[in-house]
Amino acid sequence: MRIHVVDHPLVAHKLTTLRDQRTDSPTFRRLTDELVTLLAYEATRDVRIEPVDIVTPVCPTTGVRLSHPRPLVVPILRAGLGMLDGMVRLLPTAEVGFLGMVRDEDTLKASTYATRMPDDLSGRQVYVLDPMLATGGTLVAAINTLIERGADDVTALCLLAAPEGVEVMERELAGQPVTVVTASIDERLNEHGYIVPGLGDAGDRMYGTVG
Ligand SMILES: O=P(O)(O)OC[C@H]1O[C@H](OP(=O)(O)OP(=O)(O)O)[C@H](O)[C@@H]1O
Ligand SMILES: O=c1cc[nH]c(=O)[nH]1
Ligand SMILES: [Mg+2]
Repeated sequence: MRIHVVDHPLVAHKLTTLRDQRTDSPTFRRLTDELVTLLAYEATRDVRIEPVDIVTPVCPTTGVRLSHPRPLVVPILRAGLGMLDGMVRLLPTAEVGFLGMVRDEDTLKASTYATRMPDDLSGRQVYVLDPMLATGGTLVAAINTLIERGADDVTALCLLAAPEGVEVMERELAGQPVTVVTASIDERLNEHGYIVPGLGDAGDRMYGTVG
């Protein structure tokens, strides 16, 4: 597993506003969308392409296009849904699958309540969207599901990661073709499994609900 922290002043600026408790839900959703496009620029650096012949107004030339099989984008509900539009705007030919997962706030164990994606992911590049990598339980379970289905290249886009979660991912997914792209590795997890300084509960802040 590889981890890539996107170190860019615009990312840091937007992330700071996202963290601020005064930021309302509409602004939180817009900033999430903007941050995804910046993270996606790094996350898609190795997206597979193939040559294509075209003709410009001046002459024939050879360019590239996204190759087949098409990439699969998988947002992890709920909070990951807020990252979907920004991602498919950059990868318009991608297919979209869904994983609904929730973390028990007492045990911090993740469980899956919905799965909707192709059974066979052989040879597919998959982009998983989840803003928060906290204990890592959610992302490890999600990525194992994708690898069991044959995905051979998985990139997770997270807005924030905790060092504890990164360590779990590195241990549980050692030797697997997995990359994590994040805007920040924060300080730590608190006793409730929340990222510190973090931004609170991403799903609640995005959708204005609690629980
Ligand atoms: O790394 P972990 O410790 O597993 O925690 C991270 C998960 O927790 C949050 O989801 P939550 O369970 O709150 O669901 P939600 O998106 O519906 O709010 C977050 O969006 C991640 O999916
Ligand atoms: O800090 C955290 C940890 C898990 N899930 C969140 O939404 N925020
Ligand atoms: Mg939540």
